[in-house]
Amino acid sequence: MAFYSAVEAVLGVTWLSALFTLGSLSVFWLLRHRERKSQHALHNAWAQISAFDPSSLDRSKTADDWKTTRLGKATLVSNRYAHEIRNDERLSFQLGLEQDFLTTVPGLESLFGGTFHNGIVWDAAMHFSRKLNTVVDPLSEETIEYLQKNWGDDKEWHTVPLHHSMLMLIAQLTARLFIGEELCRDPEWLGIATGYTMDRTFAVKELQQWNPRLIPVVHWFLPSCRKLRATIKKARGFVDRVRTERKQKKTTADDTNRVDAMTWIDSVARDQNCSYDATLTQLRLAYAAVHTTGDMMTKVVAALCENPEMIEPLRKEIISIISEHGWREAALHKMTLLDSVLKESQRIQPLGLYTLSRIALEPITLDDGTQIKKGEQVKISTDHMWNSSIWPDAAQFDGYRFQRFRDNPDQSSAVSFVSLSANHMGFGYGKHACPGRFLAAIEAKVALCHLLLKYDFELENKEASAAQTEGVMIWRDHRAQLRIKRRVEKIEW
Ligand code: HEM
Repeated sequence: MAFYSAVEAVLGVTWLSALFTLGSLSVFWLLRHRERKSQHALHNAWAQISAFDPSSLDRSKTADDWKTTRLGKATLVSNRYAHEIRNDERLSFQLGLEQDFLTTVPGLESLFGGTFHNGIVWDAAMHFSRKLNTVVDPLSEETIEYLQKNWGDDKEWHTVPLHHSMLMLIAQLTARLFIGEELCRDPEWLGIATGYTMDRTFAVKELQQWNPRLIPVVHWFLPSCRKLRATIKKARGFVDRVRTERKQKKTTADDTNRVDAMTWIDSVARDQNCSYDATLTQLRLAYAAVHTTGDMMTKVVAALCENPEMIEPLRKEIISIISEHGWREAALHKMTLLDSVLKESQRIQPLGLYTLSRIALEPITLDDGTQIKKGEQVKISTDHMWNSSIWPDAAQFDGYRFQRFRDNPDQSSAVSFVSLSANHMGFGYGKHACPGRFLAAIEAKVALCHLLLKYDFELENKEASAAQTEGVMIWRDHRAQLRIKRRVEKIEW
């Protein structure tokens, strides 16, 4: 006993606490080990990169063979359930987000319904969509500035990285609308707005390898999560500075006419007498808007390079409509070929192979008897996009496809880029469909008008620009390089 007491005195711990520590470590290790094993297959499935081949996804002849399958904790169901599932209150959108994006972990709560948010962000986003006529000029100004600085006036062919170029263009346009003129050209702020999304995605992947019961503890220590919290801290410095400067300035007519989300959200918050976290809101908006729209722009520019016969007709449409109707939102709506090209590009290469991730709040039996257990997660396949009984010759890009539908009374209802249908769920479907799609469409159209009229462009190397799937996501290879040269546009902006 004397020996044990001596050891106890030296180590300064009791046997009980030593045993407790050892026990906790073993439980911790066991939970980690078990989760690692079960997540291993899932992680491999998510990380696997393969060539994207839409013809292999055409279920026109095998639709009835679809079996629900599993990916990790999720049950993957056929696109044909989209209509049934989209507005079912028993399937929670919020819990789906929590599971996929860990929205309640400190540092990750900027996304959607995280702990610091309330309804005002949604209200403000809707308000934004109703004010689209005010955003065309600022978007155009930023596109001109970005292209002048980054693409230049060189009339000889030179090269820019396609995806990075589109991402940073959209980051600047979006920042102009979300936070305003003070920061939208600031490389440090743009680095935060784009980097946060990448870092957050990495942190989620890392956390998901741990047992969910350990996440509330391990996130405090994982380097990826600490980095995210440091980024939020840095972002606060920028957002607080802008807010303080604005408060210090006397309110001028210019200030009250500001076109940026921060101003609108402030006014909604004042009207509703509620507070909100301005920094997390900015990061949340950037997360939802920048990589998604940047990815869409990358895909549409690559599609135009692969289908160069579309370029002249698009230029003609833009010039004739702007000459007749001026440079306004209404004119952008009249560009039906441009709209059709965007929708076709998104049809053939949407963001992912699955959408509408939901968790069942109670046991559910679907129309055909398929059972979903309480607590089970479902994701809907987007395979109708590539189904040639719905879209003839579905694996082929056809820029005129949706423009032709406009003349067909049977098909004219869901032809615009922002319209929703079970056969084209690029922006989701049902009551949680993307509220930012109107803004994404305007941004893309303004940017494409400038790109098409001011530059000739082509892919440097088609193989290195191909579409690929990474897990359930669809990307263009980020190594793609674009050859560009300045042309003379035949229009006054
Ligand atoms: C091409 C660009 C975009 C694509 C492809 C896209 C895609 C989507 C999809 C598929 C959903 C539905 C998720 C579901 O039902 O499970 C969604 C939801 C959402 N998107 Fe987008 N999005 C884009 C741009 C934007 C932009 C620019 C904003 C912000 C202004 C935004 C904000 C949101 C929000 C807030 C939701 C959640 C809706 C809810 O809470 O009910 N998105 N998006």
